[in-house]
Order: sequence, then C-alpha cells, then structure tokens
Amino acid sequence: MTTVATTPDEISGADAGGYAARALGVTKRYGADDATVVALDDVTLGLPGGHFTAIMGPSGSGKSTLMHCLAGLDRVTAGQIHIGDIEITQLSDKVLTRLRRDRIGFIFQSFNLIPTLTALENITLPLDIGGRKPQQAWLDRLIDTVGLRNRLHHRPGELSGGQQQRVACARALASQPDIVFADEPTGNLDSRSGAELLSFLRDSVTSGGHTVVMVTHDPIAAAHADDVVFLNDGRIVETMADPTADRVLERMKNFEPMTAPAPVGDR
Ligand SMILES: Nc1ncnc2c1ncn2[C@@H]1O[C@H](COP(=O)(O)OP(=O)(O)OP(=O)(O)O)[C@@H](O)[C@H]1O
Repeated sequence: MTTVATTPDEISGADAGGYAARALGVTKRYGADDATVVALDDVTLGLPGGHFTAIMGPSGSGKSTLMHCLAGLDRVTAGQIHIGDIEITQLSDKVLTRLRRDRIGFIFQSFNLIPTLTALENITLPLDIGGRKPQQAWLDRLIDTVGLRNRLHHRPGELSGGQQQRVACARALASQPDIVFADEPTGNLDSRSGAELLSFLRDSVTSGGHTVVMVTHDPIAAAHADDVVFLNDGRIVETMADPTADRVLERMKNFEPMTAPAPVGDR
C-alpha cells in the first residue's frame, strides 16, 4: 500500500487490510429540507497504514467532517467507514466509544487537556480510563521525543502553548493507536513549535510505523505528509503524492480566487 486510494475497487479488494481507515461512498448531510447542507458527497477514500496523509481544501469543503466521520466522532448519513477491518457505522455508541479509546488517537487544535491533571496524568489518561497500563519503555521514548521529561509534573496552565500541544501529541500516541487523527494541530502554535510537532508526527510515521491523518490549511505542514487529499464542496477532487509546500500552495490557489480579499483601495 503506497498511496491513498479513492475508488471503491481499490479499497474493497482482497488487500484492503493494508488500509488503516476507509470511507466507502460516504455522504454526510446536516439539517433537513431547505436547510440541508451536504458536507460530504459520496466520498471514497482509503488511508494506507504506516502513512502520513494530509487533508486540505477551502473553508467549508468538508475536511473536519470527513475526519470526524472517519474517526467515529460523527455518524454518516450514507456509506460505510472501516477502522482497520472493523466497520464502524453500525456499531452502538458504547462499542464505538471503546473502539475510539483503544484504537484511535486524537490531537485537536484546542489541545483539550484536563487543567487539574499534570502533564503525565494527561498523557496516560486514555489508558487509565480504559484500565490499561502504559507500556513503560514506549512511554519513556514518547516523553523524551516530545521533550517533556522535566515538565511531567506541571499542570497545563504552567506550560506554554507548544508544550501543551506536545502533551496532547504524547497523549494521542500513548496507547500506540492504530491511527492518529490531528485537526489543525499546529493552528495555535508559533512556527518553531509547529515545526517541532510536525517533525515529531513525521518521525512517528517513519520510525514508529504509525498512521497519521492531519487536517491543515498550511502548505508547509502538508509538505510533511506522504500524500495530500484535496476536498472541495464535500468531494475529493485530487490527491498528491510526495507533496512540496510550493506544489500544494499552487493547487490551493486554484480553489480560492473567490475568497481572496480585495485590495483595500478597491473596496
Ligand atoms: N453541525 C453542523 N450543522 C450544520 N452544518 C454543519 C455542521 N458542521 C459542519 N457543517 C457544514 O458542513 C460543511 C463542511 O464543514 P467542515 O467543518 O467539515 O468544513 P472544513 O473544510 O473543515 O472547514 P474549515 O476549514 O472552515 O474548518 C460546511 O458548509 C459547514 O457549514
């Protein structure tokens, strides 16, 4: 499995097991009647295991909705989602919650740390909730990689934004999940902290064999990925292998002529 797939044949075949997550003909509608919004329109996507995939597209194109549906945080209107070999669209809320906890890691733009817990307690929280013991060697490696060794007993309020996001990253990877979903993970970080975080995610894929899916608006962030999936109006319009920031920027420009602000003098 060397690249993302976007056709039903590719992701339904005998070797579909190589995909960490799959969406098959997924449609997501919000609202009803005249107020209906089609956020995803018949999306088919296979995300290879051991890959770093970026999801890009203009505002409102369906990026977050796609990620939330893939991660089982939102229910689809039609179609199927697989995490590994498990079809999640039919699962009860209880089973889905357990699957998310055990097999999926999340990194949100807003960190979502618990303010009363220390950095270490935040990192191991998903494991603690699941009644699982952290694998100490992995945890040690993770803590050293994100550079939090001397901050483990600080609470989030005593950490910088970049440090908090690194805690969120370590938390997402602590249980060695099958797949990590990151929604604009560098959105609240300065450029140096953002670059560190992206290197960490890249390394967790290259050296650790993890699977990372990241929604981003930033071509430089997307250039850390193996593949970029471009969405527009709820549909996949293109994929790009081995992206560079320049190529991604060029592609994004084609989407956004309507949203570029007019020069001040023209208003
Ligand atoms: N809970 C909701 N109720 C109604 N409409 C929604 C809801 N969530 C998203 N939408 C709509 O679905 C469409 C896709 O939204 P989504 O948040 O997935 O886009 P996005 O590409 O992630 O946008 P952005 O880059 O601005 O975050 C948009 O038109 C949005 O207004």
